[in-house]
Amino acid sequence: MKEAPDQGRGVSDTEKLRDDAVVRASGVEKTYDSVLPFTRSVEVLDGATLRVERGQVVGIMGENGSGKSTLMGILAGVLTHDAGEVDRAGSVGWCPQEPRLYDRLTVDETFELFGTAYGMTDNEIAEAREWLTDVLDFERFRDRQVRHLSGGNRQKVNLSVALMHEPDLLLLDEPYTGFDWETFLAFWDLTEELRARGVGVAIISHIINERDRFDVVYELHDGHLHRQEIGDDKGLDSEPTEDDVACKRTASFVDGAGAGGGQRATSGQEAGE
Ligand SMILES: Nc1ncnc2c1ncn2[C@@H]1O[C@H](COP(=O)(O)OP(=O)(O)OP(=O)(O)O)[C@@H](O)[C@H]1O
Repeated sequence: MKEAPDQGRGVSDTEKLRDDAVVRASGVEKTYDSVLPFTRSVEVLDGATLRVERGQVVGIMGENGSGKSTLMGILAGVLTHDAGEVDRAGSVGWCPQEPRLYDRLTVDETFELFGTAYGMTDNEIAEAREWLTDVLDFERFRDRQVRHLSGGNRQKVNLSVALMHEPDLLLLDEPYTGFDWETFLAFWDLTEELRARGVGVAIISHIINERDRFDVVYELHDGHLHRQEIGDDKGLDSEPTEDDVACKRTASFVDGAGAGGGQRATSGQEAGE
């Protein structure tokens, strides 16, 4: 596996928050207002509080429709919120649930487009492309248009463009949907590499078996986030604190929610694969 290129993206003093947090959200509220008469507005977040630190891998779990993608959009800065505060330190990478790519560009052209937008040099773009196509194993599709890739390979490109600039904070919305088993394992190796480099990573996941891979899991329920330190048995029962609300519920519903998804999923095979 190739090493991540060092782009000399040290953290300047001005980028540092008072502590090691790369994102901190406090009391975030979000309601989707109804645009049609006689339809209800949807209250999604009702005082959500969370923090992600450098070198920390944080899981965000919750039932379908509980508001995980909404929360992540707010953390990424692509969605507005109604109340509360969100502070970020440094650069952000966001991998949305649905790939937002240009269908007619090739994989190489996609790296060029996003790399240029991030302000990377040609060399930095080439290094990032070599690193990620090697680690996620899609080098042979570099000259293929995105629209001709399988869902799993499109997701590899989606993930790659979110992190090719080695952001300080990486936000991943169900990043391994459609990955085959080898790629799923490669994804976690990559995450460990990013953790070692001090990137703060937040991942929306439905896979209960992956819980132990996280440092902290936030469970979203009724608009609130419930925090659990992994490996800390007291986490489930402890009293709410100012900074976080401990998880009062058991993880049982997560057991059923989408369990197995991505565990051994197979991606669509393409001619030439
Ligand atoms: N643009 C929108 N306008 C109105 N309602 C929305 C909008 N986006 C999401 N919602 C609603 O907000 C709620 C939370 O949606 P969201 O996609 O954040 O949940 P989620 O936890 O990510 O779901 P899933 O696990 O299914 O991906 C849902 O009831 C959804 O229908």
